[in-house]
Amino acid sequence: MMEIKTVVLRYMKMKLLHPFKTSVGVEQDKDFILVEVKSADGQSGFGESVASISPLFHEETVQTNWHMLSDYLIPLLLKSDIQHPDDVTKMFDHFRGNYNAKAAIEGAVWDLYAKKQNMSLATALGGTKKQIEVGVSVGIQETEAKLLKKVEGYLERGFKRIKVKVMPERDLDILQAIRGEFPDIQLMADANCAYTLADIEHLRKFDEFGLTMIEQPLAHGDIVDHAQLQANIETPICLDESIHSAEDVRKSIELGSTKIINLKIGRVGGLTESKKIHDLCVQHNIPLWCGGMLEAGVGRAHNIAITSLPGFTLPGDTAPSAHYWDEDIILPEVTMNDGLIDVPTTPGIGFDLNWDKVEECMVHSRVFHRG
Ligand SMILES: O=C(O)CCC(=O)C1=CC=C[C@@H](O)[C@@H]1C(=O)O
Ligand SMILES: [Mg+2]
Repeated sequence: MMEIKTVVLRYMKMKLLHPFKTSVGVEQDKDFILVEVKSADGQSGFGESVASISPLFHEETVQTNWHMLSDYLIPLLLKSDIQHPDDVTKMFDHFRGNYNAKAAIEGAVWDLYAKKQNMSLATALGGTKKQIEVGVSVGIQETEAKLLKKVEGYLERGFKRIKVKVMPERDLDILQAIRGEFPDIQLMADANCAYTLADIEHLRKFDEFGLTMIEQPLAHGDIVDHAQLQANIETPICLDESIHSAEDVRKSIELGSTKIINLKIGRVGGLTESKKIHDLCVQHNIPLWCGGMLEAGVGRAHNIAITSLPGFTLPGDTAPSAHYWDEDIILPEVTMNDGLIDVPTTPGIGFDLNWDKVEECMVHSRVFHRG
C-alpha cells in the first residue's frame, strides 16, 4: 500500500523561448501546476498539469485545475489508501471530466509508485523501448520564408517528423511550400478543429501532399462528422481534441472516424487511461503517438515514459527541453540525438527537479496534509 501523507501544489510560470501560435491562439508564457505527492518516508512523486491559462484548447484552465485539485481530488486522495496507481483513476471517476487536473496528480502517484518499486516509470507502465523517435510541432509563422527556415533547421537537428499548424486561408500554400522544398519528409498537419464538413472538397486537396495525417480537422469532441470526412479524403485523420478516454477511441474506430490517435496523458485523465488506449490501439492496429502540450520537464518525462510502450509507432511531439525553455525544471534536461531521446532507466520519471529553477518560476504554493 502507498499511503500518501502530503501533497504540494506549486503554481509555476515559465517563458517559452518562442511564442507558439495555432488556429486557436498564441502561447508565450506557460502557466502550469507542479504536483508533488509525498509518502510518510519522505519519498516524492511528481506530476504536471497541461491546461493553459485560457480555455482555448479545451475547457480546463490552470485555475480550474487548481480548484479541482485543492477542493476535490487531493482531499479524496488524502483520505484513501492506494494499493496501485490504477486505484486513483477509479477513485476520481466519481468526478466528471477535469482530465488535466486528474492526470497531474495521478501522474505524480505513478512516479512515486515506480520509485517505491525501484523501477523506471517506463518499465512500471510496460514500456519496452530504450529510445523514442521525436517529431516537432511548428507553430503558425508570419511568412512562408520563416516557416521554411524553421523546418530546414529542425530537419538539420534530426527531428523525425514535421507537424505544421494549418487553418482556412493558411493551409494549401504552406503545404505546397514545404513539399516544394522537402518532397520526401514525414509531414503532417494539425488543424486544431478549424474546419467543418462544408470544407470536404477543400480538405480533399490535402491528399496531393502525401501527409502522414491531418490532425483534428473538425470540431473538438466530434467523432461522427470525422467519419463522414474520412470516407471522403485519402489523408488519414488523427484525432486529438475529440479523444478523452478509451471509450472515445473504441467508438471512433468502430465509426471509422480516425486512422491514427494522438495520445495526450493530460487530455485522457492520466497514465492508467493512457495504457488502456495504448492496448486498444494495438488490438486494432491503430498507430499511436504522444502529443505535446508545451510541457515543462516533469510533463515531458511522463510523455517519454508512456511513449516507450510498443504501440507508440509514430514520432511524437516530445521535443527536447531546449526547444521550449532557456532552462528546464529538471536535471538533466531532456536532450535529443539524431531525432532520438533516451528512455531513462533510473527509478520513477528518471529526472531530478532543478530546485533553483522551480523556486525561480514558482508564483505561489499550497501544502495539504493527511488529516
Ligand atoms: O508540445 C508541443 O510541442 C506540441 C504543441 C502542440 O502542437 C499543441 C499544444 C497544445 C494544443 C495544441 O495547440 C497543439 C496540439 O493540438 O497538439
Ligand atoms: Mg493537436
